[in-house]
Amino acid sequence: MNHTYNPYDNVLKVVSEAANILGYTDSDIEALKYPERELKVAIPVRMDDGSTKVFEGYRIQHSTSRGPAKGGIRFHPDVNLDEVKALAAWMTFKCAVVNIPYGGGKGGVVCDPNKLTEDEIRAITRRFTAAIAPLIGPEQDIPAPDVGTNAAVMGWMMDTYSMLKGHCVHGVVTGKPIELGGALGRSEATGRGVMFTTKNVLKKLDIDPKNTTVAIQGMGNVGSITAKLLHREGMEVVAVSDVSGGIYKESGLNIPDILDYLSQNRKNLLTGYEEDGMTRISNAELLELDVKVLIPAALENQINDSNAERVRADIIVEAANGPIASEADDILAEKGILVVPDILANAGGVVVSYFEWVQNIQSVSWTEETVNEKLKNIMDPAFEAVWDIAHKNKGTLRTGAYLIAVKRVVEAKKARAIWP
Ligand SMILES: NC(=O)C1=CN([C@@H]2O[C@H](COP(=O)(O)OP(=O)(O)OC[C@H]3O[C@@H](n4cnc5c(N)ncnc54)[C@H](O)[C@@H]3O)[C@@H](O)[C@H]2O)C=CC1
Ligand SMILES: O=C(O)CCC(=O)C(=O)O
Repeated sequence: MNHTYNPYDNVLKVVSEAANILGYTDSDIEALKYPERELKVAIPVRMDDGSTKVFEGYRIQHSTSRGPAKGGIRFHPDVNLDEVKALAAWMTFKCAVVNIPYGGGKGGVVCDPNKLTEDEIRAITRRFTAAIAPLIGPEQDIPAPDVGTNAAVMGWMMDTYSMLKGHCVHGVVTGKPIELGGALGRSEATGRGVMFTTKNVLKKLDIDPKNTTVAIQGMGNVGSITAKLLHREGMEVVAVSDVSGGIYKESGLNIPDILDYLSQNRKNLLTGYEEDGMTRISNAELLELDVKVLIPAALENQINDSNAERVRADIIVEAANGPIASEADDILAEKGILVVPDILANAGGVVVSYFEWVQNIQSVSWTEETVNEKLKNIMDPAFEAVWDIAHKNKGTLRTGAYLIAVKRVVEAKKARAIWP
């Protein structure tokens, strides 16, 4: 692992590169280097054993130039200020690349949900929501699920915020339970977007999905739905992993069986799963498999200067945020590995969050078919636009995505005359 990794520096580097190509001056992008608001909170919680524990939490709004801040809440032991700043900034550019009217935000609590009871998670959620309540709201900043959080957590957030306001506020969070105004299709949306993106890139390269081997790191919301949908499209998912390690089968894993197992044994992870012909591998080994498509769907900094040389996939679709450290980008490009960047590949989640918010504001509800169709109608043109601009500039798809996104954000700032 590279010890100097700072995800926020990674974001600034790629933003500066894109701004240079676009001909923007340092002043044009100076404000983008600073999150608009950073809130750090202490969350005292009575634990099940009667003790009191204080957890640390953050909500950061990187930009609200194009609309309210938007982005998930992460519950994970490694949450820290630089990580949340980076995740918030990625949201700004993600919302811009798919052109939805949001800025970027992100939040997190330093805790390990795998070691907490449901009561403890709910208590953390309620106290955290109360602590960040001055910052959030349907017109200001709209949280959603991320690593370690889910629809239930969003339901508790919505309830806590609504209690403070004295009335039901559906639009304060997205990714809620359907009963509370959650959008049909939101729980699958990020994985569905990754599936559309993977199919789009295979089509560009004239590769038949049926002859495509795939390895997926992370079997949470994003990884598991991606596995399900790519398997359904006829791709051969040969390896999957989670925090407990991975499994590999050359002829393709039985994905429906694995998903079934995980839905009943979520906390046991993949460790207890068995299938004829499979072998156990580490997460590090999964990343170095000789597959057509590698899909990191867990955390940041999984591919860096310590392992990029050994990556053998032809294509990497970044389902996680920031899985490739910037120094590894250059190594992968030299090796001829095509990388589809996170801000494009995993944007399906926030796009359907946007649909959820639109439905909440209008008090209407769309069918799942409508949601999925509208999602495709945003993801496919966004992919085409990134592909075209990257090829015109003879650059990577990451640079292409940032050329589009940075321009939209800077032009919005200029139009608002945010600086003189
Ligand atoms: N949930 C969403 O809608 C969106 C999530 N993302 C990103 O996708 C990634 C995954 O998020 P979710 O699936 O929502 O989280 P999740 O909490 O549902 O799942 C995370 C998965 O990663 C695994 N994992 C955790 N630490 C690991 C490690 N050190 N090595 C290997 N695997 C590890 C976990 O065991 C689990 O399978 C994150 O980068 C997140 O920011 C991006 C866009 C939207
Ligand atoms: O659905 C959302 O609002 C944001 C999801 C998210 O956190 C992400 O795209 O990284």
